[in-house]
Amino acid sequence: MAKEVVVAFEHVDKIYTLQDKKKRWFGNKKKFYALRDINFTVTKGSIVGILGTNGSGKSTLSNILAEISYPTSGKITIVGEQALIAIKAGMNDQLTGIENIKMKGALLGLSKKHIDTIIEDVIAFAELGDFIYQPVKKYSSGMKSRLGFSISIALDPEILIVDEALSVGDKAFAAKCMEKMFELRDSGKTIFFISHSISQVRQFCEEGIWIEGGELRMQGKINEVADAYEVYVEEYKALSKDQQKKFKAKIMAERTSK
Ligand SMILES: Nc1ncnc2c1ncn2[C@@H]1O[C@H](COP(=O)(O)OP(=O)(O)OP(=O)(O)O)[C@@H](O)[C@H]1O
Repeated sequence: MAKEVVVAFEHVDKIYTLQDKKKRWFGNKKKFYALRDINFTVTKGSIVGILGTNGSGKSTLSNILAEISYPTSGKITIVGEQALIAIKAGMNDQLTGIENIKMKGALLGLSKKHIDTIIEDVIAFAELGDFIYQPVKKYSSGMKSRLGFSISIALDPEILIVDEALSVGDKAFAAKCMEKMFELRDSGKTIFFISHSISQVRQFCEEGIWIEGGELRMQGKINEVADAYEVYVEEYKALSKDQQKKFKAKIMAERTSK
């Protein structure tokens, strides 16, 4: 039997309108394609690594996957609850850790009993001690990431989107998160994994999606996609500083239109 498609992107564009500084008084605006004509499908239980250089559109893609942001045009289909685990994922700084958990639970329409269980799970996993009762604005970035990761996994979503969340904080906690991710992977969740560490992506993922200059370059087996991506990165690094600048400017120009 064919596997169930749980995520589908069809001709997805995400366009930002940029004010042209020089011509601002004439009201001239430019369109910037953060993503352009993205098409892919992902089946249930897939572990997908998203690769791409800085500014290529990975976070834009993960925010659309999480339905925090919406496409300018095109269609997305997402089957099942999803959770975004990202460094900056929607935490209210004024509220304490516990209050943030309650708020997330309430937004999802969970019962008080269910929220209480989640609070216990988060306290056990996050290891924040008394900080869980302090406003999040007093947390370090590593502590925010601990809280965010712990809430997201306690909510037990069908689809997990992990955007650089394991790049902050201490190594021991990152290792614990990784272990948890392997456990979730083996329990059949669909996972999108974004990391600047190609070796981590290779180790964790089965499939790969490579986004470059806002466009989908390649989708396929992780090692094939990562190999092609590494060749691209090496070729870029081999350019002179001046050539790199021109190369980047060309990509930016291709993503911009009036
Ligand atoms: N709100 C916005 N308005 C205008 N441009 C934006 C906005 N958000 C993102 N962009 C632009 O869209 C492009 C893609 O950004 P995105 O954050 O998705 O890249 P990324 O691949 O996640 O980068 P990085 O690896 O550096 O985190 C970038 O050029 C960025 O400047």
